[in-house]
Amino acid sequence: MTDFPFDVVAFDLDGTLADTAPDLAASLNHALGALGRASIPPDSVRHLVGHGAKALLRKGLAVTGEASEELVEQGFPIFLDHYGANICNGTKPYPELDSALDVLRARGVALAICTNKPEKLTHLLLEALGWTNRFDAVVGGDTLPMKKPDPAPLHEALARAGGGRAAFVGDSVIDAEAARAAQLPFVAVSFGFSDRPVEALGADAVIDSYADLVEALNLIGAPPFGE
Ligand SMILES: O=C(O)COP(=O)(O)O
Ligand SMILES: [Mg+2]
Repeated sequence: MTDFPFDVVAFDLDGTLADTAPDLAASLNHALGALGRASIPPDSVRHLVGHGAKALLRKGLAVTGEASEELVEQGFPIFLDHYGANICNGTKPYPELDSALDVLRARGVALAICTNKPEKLTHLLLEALGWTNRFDAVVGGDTLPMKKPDPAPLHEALARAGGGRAAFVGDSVIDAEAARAAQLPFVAVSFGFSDRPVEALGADAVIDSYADLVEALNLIGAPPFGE
């Protein structure tokens, strides 16, 4: 037990810990180009992210024409190869994140990642960002048979990080639904990839900066969640 209201905090990755959109957009457009499709503006790509890498390609194909499963299967290895080789060219952690994680860590809080990004690519990105040892547990979109918004990956990430009183931080309706299904307090970041106002996600708190995360967790950790 710590004097902080949570023992473990789990984070979504894309649009929550890091702005991965520039590199996801470059790789999606590379795969679309290989399939003879037009490019999608990077700013539009951020709204297509969240249901995993294959869903991103499927949505990219749908935006630029027909999206048959045959084309998805054809383009998927092209996307994965390009993204694996270019995973951190333009990707940046969000401001103030490192100090917020340091504060949580100093309070004895375990840190977990629950993302729909494939697990192998997640580890590759964490390594490129110098975060290999930053998190106690990492669960990707293919770690279990099911992805968010199913609550199972979230439960798995929390259990791997030691369990206890938990909260989830994310940027999308998928994260909000996973948190709700897992009956966890949810903090929404306003600077992520959501295509709808984050105020509509039903979060327990919305933060505009990681400088506000610790205070937000302290507030929502008060009873009834803190009891
Ligand atoms: O859709 C993805 O590939 C990952 O998205 P997430 O990190 O926001 O879960
Ligand atoms: Mg996200």
